[in-house]
Amino acid sequence: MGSTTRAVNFSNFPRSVLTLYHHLLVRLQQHSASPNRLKVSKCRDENCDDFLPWLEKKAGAQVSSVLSIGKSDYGRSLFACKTIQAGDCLLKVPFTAQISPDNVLPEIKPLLADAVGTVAKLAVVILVEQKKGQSSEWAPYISRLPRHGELHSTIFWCENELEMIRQSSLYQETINQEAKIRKDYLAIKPAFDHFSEVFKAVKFEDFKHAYALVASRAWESMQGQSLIPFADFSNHDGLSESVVLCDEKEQVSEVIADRDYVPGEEVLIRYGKFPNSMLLLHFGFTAPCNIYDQVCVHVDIPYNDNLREMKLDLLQKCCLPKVKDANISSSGGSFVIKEVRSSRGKGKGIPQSLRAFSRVLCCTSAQELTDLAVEAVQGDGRLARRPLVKRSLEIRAHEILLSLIDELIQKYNMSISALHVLESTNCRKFAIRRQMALDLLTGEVRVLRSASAWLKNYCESYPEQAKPL
Ligand SMILES: C[S@@+](CC[C@H](N)C(=O)[O-])C[C@H]1O[C@@H](n2cnc3c(N)ncnc32)[C@H](O)[C@@H]1O
Repeated sequence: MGSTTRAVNFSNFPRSVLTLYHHLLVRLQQHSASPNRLKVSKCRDENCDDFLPWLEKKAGAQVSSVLSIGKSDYGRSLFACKTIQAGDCLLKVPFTAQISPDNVLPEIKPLLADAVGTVAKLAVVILVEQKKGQSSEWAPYISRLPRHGELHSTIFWCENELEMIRQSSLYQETINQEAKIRKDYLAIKPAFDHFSEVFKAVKFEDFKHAYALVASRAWESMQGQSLIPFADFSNHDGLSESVVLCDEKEQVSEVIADRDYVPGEEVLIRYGKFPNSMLLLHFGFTAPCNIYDQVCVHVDIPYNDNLREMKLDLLQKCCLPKVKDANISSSGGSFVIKEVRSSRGKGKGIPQSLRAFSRVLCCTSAQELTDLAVEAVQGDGRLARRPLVKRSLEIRAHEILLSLIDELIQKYNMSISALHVLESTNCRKFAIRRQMALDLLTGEVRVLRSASAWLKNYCESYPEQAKPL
């Protein structure tokens, strides 16, 4: 999760504006939320009554005077136990009461290869503390973490479940993530074997679970990533302006309220501006109507194109340094499309690099490609950023994109229909995952439809005589 160094000061915001803004967003969200998403909450979890006193003792400081731990349909959650106003500090956890990669046992540290990342190191800490059981100094925290079978990240989905999201790039990302975790496990295994008395039979599945716990509840910190007890009981709302802030000077992580709360209300924060694919992979949930949804599309240059090598060569040379939202490979390019808010606007959401790619793709002669290369050199070095001089070619370039996207929409629609008719079983886990797959695919197809509408409008309304640039 992203953590921001302290920059936002909500106490400077006029409260009425923040509150009004939030109420409007909440209304919009509630309007679009399905009835089965309505929250069932219990704002005090008796099993956690000892948690905050324990943490405050460990921290040697007050962590929160306005929040309590309770249960919502998102699992454990934080609730207002007093009236809170926008700008108030919700919680403050000193770095000393957080778990960072520095907490890896000194005898294990030298055995961890340099390539082992911070998430994997934190997973090792969790495994060690779990093995210690009640004698762990972190026992009250470790014992409250979700158990095996309670996480829904797609890395835990079986083949049949993964099949539901085959249409999305998340399918491949899940396979890649699983491979990454396995690589980390193999890199750490010598340490597990060396300390076999501590890590009695840590299997890959145990490591994967610990890894997923960290991925779903660690924030970026000075030491790479840290687990922040108590703060990590807060659930996500993509529209919230409250984020975990990192105050280096005071050596604390803190969260400031972005709006007013009455006692009993669930307090939600924003983990980041994440699309459902990322929420599902790293956190194991989806947000219906997620405004950050995006789709990764891959465009190939056909093998039977005589100019294929020249086009790829040109794209690779002129797209460097790497542009955000695009990746040119030896077979074509991958691009991230976001929702295009207006079909008549500037097309924000469709990366310029994708439009440039399709302009190169539709060139029909070596001369046209050379002209584009010369234009790039004379400009800022980037290729095909301006409309092609030949109107028919410019429209063709966008029609190619339009047909690619329309084809994708059809495939998404088929996958969504298949999900709707999937036999409902009594298995709760499967029902949850099917709903997540639906949220993912419907969000991605919404993005594609918005791009399609924009491209259609662009092609239809492209002027006969393009204005000279
Ligand atoms: C940082 S933890 C938050 C505390 C967590 N609910 C618990 O029981 O410990 C993140 C996890 O909470 C759940 N969660 C957070 N926000 C959610 C949301 N908006 N919808 C559904 N689940 C959510 C997911 O299981 C996620 O992996």
